[in-house]
Amino acid sequence: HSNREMWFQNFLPPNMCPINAKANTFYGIMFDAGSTGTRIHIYTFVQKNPEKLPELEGEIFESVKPGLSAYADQPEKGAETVKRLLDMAIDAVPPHLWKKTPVVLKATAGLRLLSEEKAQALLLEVKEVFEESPFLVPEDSVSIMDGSYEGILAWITVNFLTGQLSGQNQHTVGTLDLGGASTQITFLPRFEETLKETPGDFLTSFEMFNSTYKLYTHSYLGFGLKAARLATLGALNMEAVDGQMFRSSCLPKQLEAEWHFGGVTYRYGGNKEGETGFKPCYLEVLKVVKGKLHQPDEIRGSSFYAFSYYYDRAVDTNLIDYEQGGVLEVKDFERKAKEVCDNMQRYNSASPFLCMDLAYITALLKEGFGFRDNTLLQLTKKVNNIETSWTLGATFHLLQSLGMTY
Ligand SMILES: Nc1nc2c(ncn2[C@@H]2O[C@H](COP(=O)(O)OP(=O)(O)O)[C@@H](O)[C@H]2O)c(=O)[nH]1
Ligand SMILES: [Ca+2]
Repeated sequence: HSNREMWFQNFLPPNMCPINAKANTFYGIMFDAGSTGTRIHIYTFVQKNPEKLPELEGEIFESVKPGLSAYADQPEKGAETVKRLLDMAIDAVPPHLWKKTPVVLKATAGLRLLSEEKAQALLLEVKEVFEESPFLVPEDSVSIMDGSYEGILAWITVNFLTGQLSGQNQHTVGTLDLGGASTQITFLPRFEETLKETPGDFLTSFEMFNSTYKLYTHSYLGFGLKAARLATLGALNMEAVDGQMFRSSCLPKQLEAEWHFGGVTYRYGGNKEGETGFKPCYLEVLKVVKGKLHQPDEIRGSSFYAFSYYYDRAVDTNLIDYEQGGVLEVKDFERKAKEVCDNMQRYNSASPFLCMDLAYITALLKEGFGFRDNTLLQLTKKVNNIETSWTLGATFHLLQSLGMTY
């Protein structure tokens, strides 16, 4: 046995070992190169009945931080993080299936924000890692994903996992994803009116499981949680930050610190002399979202699935349980934002950005998308033990395009 296997024995729970692989089992490997981290999703499918569609049996998931964009100037080092995750797949997939198992990486907003040159250098290094692996490397196996696909594929994942894409009575749910650098909203419009009043580039037809779905979807680049922090501080898209100090009423008064994002170091701090607290903070974050997003009337009354940073911040403030998730109303985020922002000294063990993040989430939901105070949000990290991520939808799409299934 190689050293690599020894090394992983400390990390892999027993069910990740490929002992139970059956003759009708196959795998798909999808990497999510997000702005804050890189993640590997190894999906297992079983073809139980040759007449039927294969079933999704399970997922192996692992992640590393920071994301590829943090290696903008060291692409080889960035690709090395991908290689370490891919080594996991070597152990998880039985050797005789390596050649038949496709591996794909799709990058999102972090790489979209880098210069073309730096992004391509990173992707090229990753491609080399794939080519050197024993897996099937399809054409376009390493790319930056279009933002509209990010929303559509996450919508496919959630609605597949909740059983809405099979059978007769399809009651699909809309999805909200809040990443580090971008955010997506996706739903299936029910009213003719919505289609009429929506800008054409917000509507995409998508074929999956023998149905065509005309979805409303949009990815707002620069409106992810971390990008929003920079926007609030007035530091987003600055050419040179040169040790400049960025201050905000959303931060603890006495705070002065440094923050690394997308390969840049920012200095930030609280309003030493001036105001702090929810009111001035909300005005600051409002400037970031007000009038910048399309507000479809139809969503005001409907409920949505929300994940990623919506989930994480709800966990951080005990609005939901980390394992269970839960159902919240939009106003729950506002209530927590007030509580945290008006008592920053009490929350000083948490992230110094907790107040800003909660205020931003509130503003994004209410003033950005136009949700009502009582709009229901189903916060979910996993459904049936599978991560609610666009990566599953992307894997279905991949297997479909390779003629492997679906
Ligand atoms: N539950 C879950 N959360 C994820 C997954 N991938 C990313 N996230 C969350 O997504 C957020 C970070 O967004 P990221 O993907 O890095 O940024 P983006 O490039 O702007 O989409 C964090 O809240 C992560 O916890 C996943 O597979 N499962
Ligand atoms: Ca993401």
